[in-house]
Amino acid sequence: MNGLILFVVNEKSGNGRGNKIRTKVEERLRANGTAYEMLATSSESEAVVRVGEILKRGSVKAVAVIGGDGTLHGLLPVVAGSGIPYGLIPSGSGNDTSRTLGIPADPMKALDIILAGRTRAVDLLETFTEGGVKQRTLTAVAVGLDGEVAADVNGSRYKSWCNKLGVGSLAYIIGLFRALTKFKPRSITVTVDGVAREFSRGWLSVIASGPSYGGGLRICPDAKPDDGRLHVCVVHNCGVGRILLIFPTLLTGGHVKRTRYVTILSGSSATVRSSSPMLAFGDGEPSGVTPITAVLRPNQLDFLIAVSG
Ligand SMILES: Nc1ncnc2c1ncn2[C@@H]1O[C@H](COP(=O)(O)OP(=O)(O)OP(=O)(O)O)[C@@H](O)[C@H]1O
Repeated sequence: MNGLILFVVNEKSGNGRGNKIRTKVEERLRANGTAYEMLATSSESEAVVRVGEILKRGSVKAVAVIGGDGTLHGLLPVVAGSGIPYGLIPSGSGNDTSRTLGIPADPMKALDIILAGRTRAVDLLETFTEGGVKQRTLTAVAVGLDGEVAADVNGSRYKSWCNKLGVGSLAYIIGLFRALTKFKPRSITVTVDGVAREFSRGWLSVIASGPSYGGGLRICPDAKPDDGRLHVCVVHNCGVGRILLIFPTLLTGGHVKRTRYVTILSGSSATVRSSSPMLAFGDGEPSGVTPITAVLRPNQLDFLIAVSG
């Protein structure tokens, strides 16, 4: 296919890792004689405007992000549904998209995947909050305790330190402990495909397209990013001690067996309501507060993946 590959670099992602990776990527692209354009952006809004302008020229055959889940998320309004393949060289802290789609952490291997040009159509979640605010999410929308965790982690100093030490996922564990000191469980109603379920002490409700969120937690272990369904994990009816016991089991997906406290649902749309507003974060970025509705939109994105991915 003719055309150039547009690389969008979030220089902030992974605490500056994005910028270092960019240099290596450019060296390889020049050596290969690949047609490309490199766009470094300092904010999501800047990226949306500039990528939108470049795509209008019609010469772009793929958009590749050097960043994390938040950077991918930010460009969904311009890339999703455009038919232009979307690629990733992971340089974030959580990197749940790369984990789900089997994109290697090694930037040069991830670049090989982009250059090979093979795609897999993946689903997206479209969320709506009060006032009709619409957003697209690739991995998961976290509501409740884990929304508080995302809010605490984003922009925190400990996230920078964890990234510097190469343990970006640790930031989410620190965030959990901090959020547990503040968050109070509350009554929530989760409606999937029109069937409502009430939970008296609701801690969190994650609406996921793929299995992984929060830096590698296997929240909905049976979810596949292209299965045409959304998956919901609700943690409820327990105290802080039980939450701490359940948390490590999220790493393997073993929490789904604790059916007294963990309910897994799936369908094509889900609404979370709560007795008082709870924060929602999609792909680790703010998505508003409850009530929030997510609708699964199948095959919205052609993602550049490994041949066996
Ligand atoms: N194109 C962009 N350029 C610059 N900053 C961006 C862009 N898109 C999003 N951002 C901001 O940069 C922040 C960090 O980006 P991102 O989430 O990709 O990296 P991370 O937080 O290190 O990784 P992860 O989301 O995988 O944990 C986002 O939370 C967002 O505020």
